[in-house]
Amino acid sequence: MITNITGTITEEYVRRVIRPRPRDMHKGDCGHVLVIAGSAGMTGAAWLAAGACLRTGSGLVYVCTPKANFSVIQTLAPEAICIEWDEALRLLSGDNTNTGRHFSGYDAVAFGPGVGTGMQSKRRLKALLMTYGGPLVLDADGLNLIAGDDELKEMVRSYPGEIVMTPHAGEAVRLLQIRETGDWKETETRRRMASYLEETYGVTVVLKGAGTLVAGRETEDGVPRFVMYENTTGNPGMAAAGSGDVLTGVITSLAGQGIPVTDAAKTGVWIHGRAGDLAAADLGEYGMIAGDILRKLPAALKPFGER
Ligand SMILES: NC(=O)C1=CN([C@@H]2O[C@H](COP(=O)(O)OP(=O)(O)OC[C@H]3O[C@@H](n4cnc5c(N)ncnc54)[C@H](O)[C@@H]3O)[C@@H](O)[C@H]2O)[C@@H](O)CC1
Ligand SMILES: Nc1ncnc2c1ncn2[C@@H]1O[C@H](COP(=O)(O)OP(=O)(O)O)[C@@H](O)[C@H]1O
Ligand SMILES: [Mg+2]
Repeated sequence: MITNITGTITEEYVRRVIRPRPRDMHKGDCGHVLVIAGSAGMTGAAWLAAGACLRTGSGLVYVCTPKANFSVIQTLAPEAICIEWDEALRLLSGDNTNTGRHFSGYDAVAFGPGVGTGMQSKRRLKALLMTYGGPLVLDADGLNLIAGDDELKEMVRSYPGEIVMTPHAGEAVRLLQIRETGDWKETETRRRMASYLEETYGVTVVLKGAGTLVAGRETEDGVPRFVMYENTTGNPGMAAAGSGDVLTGVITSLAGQGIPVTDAAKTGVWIHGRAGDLAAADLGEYGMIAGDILRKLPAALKPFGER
C-alpha cells in the first residue's frame, strides 16, 4: 500500500481543468445529470446536491426523490427537474418514450445523500449499478449500503464505468470493515485509509475532512499509476450538516461535463473548499451553513470561466 502524497491540489491545477466556455456552447454540451437523493425528512440533502450541480454548470439536472419532497425542491431550485424512481430508472435504461423530448442519457449520476439504508434504497442501488455504466458518484447512504452488503461490494468492483466514492472518516471505517484503532484525524491513518479504499474497491476515493485526500489512478505513458493528492482549501466552518451533500453535487456536475472522474474529484474538492472559504470570509466559521457554501459556488468558479 502506498501512502506517499503525489502532490497538493492547487489553483494552477484547477485552472488547467476548468476552462472558459466556448462561445457556441449550448446546454446539451454541459451535461445532463441525475441526483438520487433525499427521503422523508431529508429534503435538504437532495436540494443541496442538486443545487450544487446547477451552480457548477450542469446543463440539465434531474433530481430523483420521493414525491413529498418535490414542492420544496421546486421552490428552492425550480431549474431542477424532479422525477420519481420509476421514471429515473426508465431513463437510465435508455427508454425515452413519454419524455416529450430528445434524451440521450445521463452524463453522470449521484446516489446516496439522505436516501436511507432500507431495502428500497438497496434495491435501487443494485438496479443503478446494473443498468447504468457511466460516471457515478457514491456518497453517504450509498456508501453505508455498500459497507453492509457483499453483493454490492462485488458490483462496485466489477462496475464497467468510473466511480467516485466520497466518504467522511466514519463512512470510510464502515467501508473498510476495520476497527480503526489509530486517530482518524491523524495524517498517516487518513492516507492509509484512502489508499486501502482505492485498492479495495478500484474506484477514485475522496476521503473528506480537514485536508481532504483524493486517491485514484492517473495514466502516465499509457500506464495507470496510483496517485494521492491533498486539498489546500476549506475550513472548520464546513463542519456543518449538508456540506458533503454540496460536494457530491459539485463532483457529479464536473464529471457530467466530461471531466475524467479523478480530475472531477480533485477539482471538485478544491472548488467546494474555496466556496467554503468565501462563505467563512463573509459570515464566519460559526454561523455559516451548507447552503452558504452552495451560494458561494458561482464566486469560487467565476475566475476560471473568465476569458
Ligand atoms: N438536511 C439533510 O437532509 C441532511 C442529510 N444528511 C444525510 O444524513 C445521513 C447520515 O449522515 P451523517 O454523515 O450525518 O451520519 P453518519 O452516521 O454517517 O456519520 C456521522 C458519524 O461519523 C463520525 N465521524 C467520524 N469522523 C468523521 C468525519 N471526518 N466527518 C464526519 N463524521 C465523522 C461522527 O462523529 C458521527 O458519529 C446521510 O444520508 C446524509 O446524506 C446529512 O448530509 C446532513 C444534512
Ligand atoms: N475542519 C474541516 N476543514 C475542512 N473541510 C471540512 C472540515 N470539516 C468538514 N469539512 C468538509 O465538509 C464536508 C462534510 O461532509 P460530510 O461529513 O459528508 O457532511 P454531510 O453528510 O453532513 O453533508 C466535507 O467536504 C469535508 O471535507
Ligand atoms: Mg455526508
